[in-house]
Amino acid sequence: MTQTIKLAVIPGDGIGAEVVPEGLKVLAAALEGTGLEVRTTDFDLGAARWHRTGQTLTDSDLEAIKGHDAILLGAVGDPSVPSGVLERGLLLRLRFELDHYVNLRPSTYYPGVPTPLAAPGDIDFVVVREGTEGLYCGNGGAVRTGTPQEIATEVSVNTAFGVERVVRYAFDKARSRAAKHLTLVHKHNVLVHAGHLWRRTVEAVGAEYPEVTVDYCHIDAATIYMVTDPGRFDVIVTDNLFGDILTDEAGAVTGGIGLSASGNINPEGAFPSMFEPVHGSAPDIAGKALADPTATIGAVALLLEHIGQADAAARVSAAIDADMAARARASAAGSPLERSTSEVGDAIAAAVRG
Ligand SMILES: NC(=O)C1=CN([C@@H]2O[C@H](COP(=O)(O)OP(=O)(O)OC[C@H]3O[C@@H](n4cnc5c(N)ncnc54)[C@H](O)[C@@H]3O)[C@@H](O)[C@H]2O)C=CC1
Ligand SMILES: CC(C)CC(=O)C(=O)O
Ligand SMILES: [Mg+2]
Repeated sequence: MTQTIKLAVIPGDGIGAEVVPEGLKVLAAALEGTGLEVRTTDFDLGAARWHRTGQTLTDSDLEAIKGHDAILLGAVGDPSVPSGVLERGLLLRLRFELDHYVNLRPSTYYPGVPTPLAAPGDIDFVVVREGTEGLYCGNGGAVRTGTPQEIATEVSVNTAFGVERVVRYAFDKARSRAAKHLTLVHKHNVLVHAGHLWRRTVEAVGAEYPEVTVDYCHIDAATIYMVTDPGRFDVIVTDNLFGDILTDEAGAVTGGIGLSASGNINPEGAFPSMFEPVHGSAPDIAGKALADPTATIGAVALLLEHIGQADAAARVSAAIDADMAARARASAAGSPLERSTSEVGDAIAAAVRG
C-alpha cells in the first residue's frame, strides 16, 4: 500500500525559491520504489505575499500547515520588506507556534572541499541550538524612538523548562554518537543569570549521562576554536543567538554556508517539524542560479530521518558525499566544477538513483 507524506512547502524569498525545487527533486528520487509518495502543499508566504496583502503568516495558514507531516522551507527575508517583518512574523512565528525547541545543525567537513582552514582535519559535530527562547523571543521595546534619548531593549528569556528539555535532547544526541562528548557554549562569566541556569542544568542533566563527557566554552572562545580546532567539538548545546552565529561560522569553515542543513524539531511530534538550509535568502546572488542547493538537500535528508525513513535519508546523504568527492576531485585537478543550482540538484538526484 502506498503511504503518503504530507509536506508543506514554503519556498519563501530570494534563493529560497531556487533551492527548494532541488530539494524536492532529490526527495522524489529518494522515494522512488519505496512505496512512499509525497503530497506537497505550496504555501505562498514571504515578501511577495506581504506586498500584495500585508500578511506574513495568518492563523489559517498556520492551521493548514499543522495538518502536514513536515515542512520544507527555503528562506525568508527581502530587502524590499522592513527588516524583521518576515523574519519575526513568518519564520520565528512558525518556530515558536510549532514549538521547534530543537534547532539541529550538523556540520561535516568533506575532504578536499575548499575551506578557509589550513588544516581542516576531521570535522563532524552537531549544534543543538535552543529554538524558542533566548533573545529571539521578542521580549523588548524602545522608548523615545528616533530621539537622542532613545532606549532600546531586547531581553533574553531562558526558562528552566525550556533549557532542560533542549539540554536533555543534546545529551541524548551525544550519547548516540561515537565521541559521546557535549560542549555547553554560553557566556556565564557575564550573563550570570541565564548562564548559570544553563550551567546548572547541564550539570544536573549530565549526572544522568555518565558516559557523556562534558566541557564548556565561552562563546567568544568557541568562535576561536571553530576556526583553530573545530575537530574538538562533537555536540554543542547553546542558546538561540549563540547557536545562530556559531552555525554560520561552522558553515563557513566546512566549505560554505551553501552546504549547511538544519532541522527545527518538535521532538514529541505534537507539531510538524520544519527543515531548511541554515542560510538566508541571499539577495546578493538571488536570480543568478548561483545558489548551492546542497544545504536544502541535506535538510531533506534530515527530514527523511525525522519521519522514520532512515534508508532514504542515507541514500540522500551518500549522494551528497559523492557530489562532494566529485567537487574535491575537480578542485584537485585545477578545474573546480562550475554548475548552476539545478545542475547540482540534477547531479545529486542522479546519484540517489544510483
Ligand atoms: N532561515 C532564514 O530564512 C534566514 C533568513 N535570513 C534573511 O536572509 C536575508 C539575507 O541575509 P544575509 O545576512 O545576507 O545571510 P544569507 O545567509 O542569506 O547570505 C550570507 C552570504 O552567504 C551566501 N550564501 C547564502 N546561501 C548560499 C548558497 N546556498 N549558496 C551560495 N552562497 C550562499 C550569500 O550569497 C551571502 O554572501 C535577510 O533578509 C535575512 O534576515 C538570514 C538567515 C536565515
Ligand atoms: C533570520 C533569523 C530569524 C534566523 C536565522 O538567522 C537563523 O535561524 O539562522
Ligand atoms: Mg542564521
